[in-house]
Amino acid sequence: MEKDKVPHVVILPLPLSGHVKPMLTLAELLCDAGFLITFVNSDYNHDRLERVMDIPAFYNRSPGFRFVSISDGLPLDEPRLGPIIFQLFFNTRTVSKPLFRELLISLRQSTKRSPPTCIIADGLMCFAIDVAEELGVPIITFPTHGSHGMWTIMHTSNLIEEGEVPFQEESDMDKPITSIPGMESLLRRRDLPGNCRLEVENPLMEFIISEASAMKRASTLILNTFEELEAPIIVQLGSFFDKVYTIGPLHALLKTRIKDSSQSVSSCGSLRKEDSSCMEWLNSQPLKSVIYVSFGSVIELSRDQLIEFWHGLVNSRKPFLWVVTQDLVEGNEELGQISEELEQWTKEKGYMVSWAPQEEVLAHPSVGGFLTHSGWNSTLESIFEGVPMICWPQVADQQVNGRCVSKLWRVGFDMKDTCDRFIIEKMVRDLMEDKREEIIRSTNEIARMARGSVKENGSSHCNLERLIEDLRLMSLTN
Ligand SMILES: O=c1ccn([C@@H]2O[C@H](COP(=O)(O)OP(=O)(O)O[C@H]3O[C@H](CO)[C@@H](O)[C@H](O)[C@H]3O)[C@@H](O)[C@H]2O)c(=O)[nH]1
Ligand SMILES: C[C@H]1CC[C@@H]2C(C(=O)O)=CO[C@@H](O)[C@@H]21
Repeated sequence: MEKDKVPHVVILPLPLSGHVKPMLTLAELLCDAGFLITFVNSDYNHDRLERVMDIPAFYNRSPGFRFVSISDGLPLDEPRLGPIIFQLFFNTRTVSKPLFRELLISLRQSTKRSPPTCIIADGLMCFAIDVAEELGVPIITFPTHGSHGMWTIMHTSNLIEEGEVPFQEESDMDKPITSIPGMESLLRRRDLPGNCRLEVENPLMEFIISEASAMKRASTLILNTFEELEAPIIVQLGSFFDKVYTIGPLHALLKTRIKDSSQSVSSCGSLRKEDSSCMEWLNSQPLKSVIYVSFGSVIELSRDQLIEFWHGLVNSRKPFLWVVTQDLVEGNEELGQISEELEQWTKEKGYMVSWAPQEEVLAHPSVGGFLTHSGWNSTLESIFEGVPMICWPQVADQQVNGRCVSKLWRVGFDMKDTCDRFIIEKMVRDLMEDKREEIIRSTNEIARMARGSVKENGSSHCNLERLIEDLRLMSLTN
């Protein structure tokens, strides 16, 4: 293809690792198809990426790929955790938007690489649609949530109009939610996205509502899911977009294309250094005996919550592998005195790491269950590996994901809104043995469908081929 007709895709994630990782995976898939890629990180995340990967070596392997970074408006030395994340959301519009516009203009004027032929922007970075419309560059929106989570978030204003939101948290949290088309018999109040528990006037509520509305101005939608898992809601989403590409689980689709995942940049997509020593510990554990515990990259626990989880895990008498990030306890509160029982059992039957190679952990035969916060990437990864889950959702789409896992797909149990050592112990025992029978059949069946979707002629495999072809055609006409 002539040099000036090589597709050049600019990819813009919300600057949080749970969004960066799937978008980095898509970037690698498109680069593997011969496209030029400009991946737009925040300065903060680019700094973290440089600490965990050899970018020049990656450029040698993938000469069409370039990282650029722009400010997210926050000091570089402040961890993106807790309330500061909300400020980051608002900064994307005031600080990042003009910088992104300047970047696009400079990319168009560059003599080194052909001009951008398409933008793929996070569903929560819709300012990019304004820039794309102004500069006349086609744009695709890619919300990194699942379809049920996205569809619910897109109905936040409808929930308010219908009087289903707001509600008092001490109200009847099991009251059914009936105003979301296609999900009328699925959700209760407690299953709505965490943002629905905020007062309507909360700036984050306004942000989510306006982003969800702006997304519809993009003509094309990409989703990190597979048709067999969410077909009815994918059809509902399709009513707002000319084209929908379901190409997930992206992490698995990449592995079918780039055999040596250690060479892939998305293996560094969570922007933290992994401690792989846990893999050797897993090798010493019996088949399906270990409960893996991780709460993703943005959730913080209070000290009391961490202690409750710790007692519940120890009292379950199941071996556990627990990701205890250095910033897991809110405010970095000291744990103080830990009981002898917790210490002893953890020494004998537990293993803690600051960050795990999660995709490998979930694929390990000794892992029998996953206690998760129900972030979408973790949910997809667990579904793909056929590992049943205990869901402890906290914010955003996590509540919806936990409800789908337990009620719709029956691949786990939902523990939302509780944090009690006795309930934790019971749910771990239920998942690992007492009630395993009732969920393992559906877990295995959905895992089979997930694997089928990324294989040759699978739905996600074919949709990616279609996306690549459409992007090539787009580059010829722009
Ligand atoms: O020790 C660990 C823990 C996690 N991970 C990886 O980190 C990612 C975490 O992503 P996710 O499970 O989606 O959690 P968050 O980082 O919290 O994700 C944010 O972004 C997601 C996608 O938009 C949303 O669904 C979540 O609600 C939001 O919190 C996954 O790919 C994991 O494989 C590791 O590699 N090692
Ligand atoms: C607390 C915020 C961290 C990220 C979450 C999010 C997402 O999609 O990742 C959206 O809304 C926020 O409430 C969450």
